[in-house]
Amino acid sequence: MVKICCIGAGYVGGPTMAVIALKCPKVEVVVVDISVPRITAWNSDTLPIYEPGLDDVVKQCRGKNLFFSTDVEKHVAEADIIFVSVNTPTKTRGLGAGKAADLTYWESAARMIADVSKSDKIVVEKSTVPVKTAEAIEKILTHNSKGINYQILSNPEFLAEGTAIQDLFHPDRVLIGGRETPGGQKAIQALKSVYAEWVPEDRIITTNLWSAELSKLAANAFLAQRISSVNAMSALCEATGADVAEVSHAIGKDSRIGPKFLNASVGFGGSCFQKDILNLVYICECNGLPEVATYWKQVIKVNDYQKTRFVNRVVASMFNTVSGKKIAVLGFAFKKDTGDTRETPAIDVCKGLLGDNARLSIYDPQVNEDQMQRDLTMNKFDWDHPIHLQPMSPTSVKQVSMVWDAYTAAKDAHGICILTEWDEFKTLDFQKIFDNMQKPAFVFDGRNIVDADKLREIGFIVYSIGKPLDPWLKDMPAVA
Ligand SMILES: NC(=O)c1ccc[n+]([C@@H]2O[C@H](COP(=O)([O-])OP(=O)(O)OC[C@H]3O[C@@H](n4cnc5c(N)ncnc54)[C@H](O)[C@@H]3O)[C@@H](O)[C@H]2O)c1
Ligand SMILES: O=c1ccn([C@@H]2O[C@H](COP(=O)(O)OP(=O)(O)O[C@H]3O[C@H](CO)[C@@H](O)[C@H](O)[C@H]3O)[C@@H](O)[C@H]2O)c(=O)[nH]1
Repeated sequence: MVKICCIGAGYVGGPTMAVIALKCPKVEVVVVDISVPRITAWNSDTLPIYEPGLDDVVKQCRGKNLFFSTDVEKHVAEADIIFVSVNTPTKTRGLGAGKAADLTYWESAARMIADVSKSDKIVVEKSTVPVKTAEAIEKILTHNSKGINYQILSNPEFLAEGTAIQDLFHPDRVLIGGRETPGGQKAIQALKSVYAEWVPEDRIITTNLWSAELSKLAANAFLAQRISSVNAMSALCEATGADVAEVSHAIGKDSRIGPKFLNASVGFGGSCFQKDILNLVYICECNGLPEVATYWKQVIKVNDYQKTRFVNRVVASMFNTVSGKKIAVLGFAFKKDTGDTRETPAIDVCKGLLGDNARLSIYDPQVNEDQMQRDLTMNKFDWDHPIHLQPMSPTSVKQVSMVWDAYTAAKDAHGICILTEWDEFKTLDFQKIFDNMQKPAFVFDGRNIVDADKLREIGFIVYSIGKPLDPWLKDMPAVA
């Protein structure tokens, strides 16, 4: 029986391994982690992450051919194939701080593999890593290899949160990079045969190591660039009276452009886009390509601009101050169908409003108060370290309260900011909400999910990203 061990039981390690176990009943899969609470949760009825369909997959395999354990060394030693899916945060200090990937966790995993291995291993990079990481890992593993043969493969993950299980069941492609040696090609075939249990052959792409590593960074950069492009257009739409949804529809009909990933928003969030682009920028700089670095940096700058623009709109519309005013924040997760708040635009928007002394009442169906408070007090990039190594919040933000429904959040509020596109926000009783708010009552829709015309009929002043401006907003220009 082939034995797979995955180091890192997070958003990637957990769901990917659960799907491999489900689709390959003859393979034994053990997911290991240094975080005891995480592993305890994976072994309980309340999994550590919320992901539609995940519970069902885990329940079908756990205890049969899928196991979660903190006994990292034992399972690594026994495995034939080791996936490494640990954190690769942005460095916060030292060389490359604020840009380069921090490979501390990757390196410690590699050193541990080298220490405990007694048989040949295929080591798979599942984490997103800088180009040429495989070379560094190879050096660590082979430095004192005791005659053990290691083959390193790059097999980046392309799942998106909220749709992870569907993405894993039906991937657009699986990418496997390896050495162009007979040993490297054999390892590629071994991993390919695992995926081939459910992924059509023509969707499994094999490349050299560096192409696979770079393709992951490139894919995220292209995706994020689309969002920054449409968000940049949204600012121009507001200035000219064009409607960004109509523009997206019109350009998306061009088959060369395509309709996906053209939704204007308050900004992209999530643990990957910003981190991976910063990493790409750093790699470009290190390779003497400052123009290329500047090009990609702009994607992040526009994203930051979009969040600031949103905050300025809120404050400017409400007579240039939100001091002491209650603002309801609907949605805190970085997108719907996940409880993940890593780099969510809600953090910057809330901080911006708090900077103008607002009182915030936040509701998100999947995020608890402790998480929100941590996010609003944590330093940038600290969130991307294993949970037990993150600093505790010394204080909580007093002007923030968390409630468990949208109606309570909006009661007596002056304005509502919609920051995540949860389906339940589309069907709220806005008449009831309006009746219980201060007047004039504002809705700032950062996801373009409400029917602005209907809300205006009720009496709201509505701001929708990239849509023709309400006359009220035209008279209140948002100047920073
Ligand atoms: N989240 C996504 O949607 C996504 C998608 C594709 C790729 N990625 C990449 O995958 C990697 C992991 O991301 P994630 O979202 O799963 O992170 P995560 O924080 O959810 O999980 C990482 C896990 O690794 C564990 N860990 C760290 N060092 C360890 C060690 N030495 N030994 C054992 N366990 C260790 C941590 O405790 C944590 O549970 C990152 O490189 C990320 O960029 C993430
Ligand atoms: O048209 C769009 C599409 C997305 N977003 C936002 O962009 C962010 C990222 O969304 P999405 O890409 O769907 O989720 P992630 O889970 O971050 O997935 C991305 O990052 C992963 C980690 O690397 C990759 O594996 C995935 O392929 C890639 O889509 C979220 O805040 C979305 O709200 C928009 O604002 N407009």
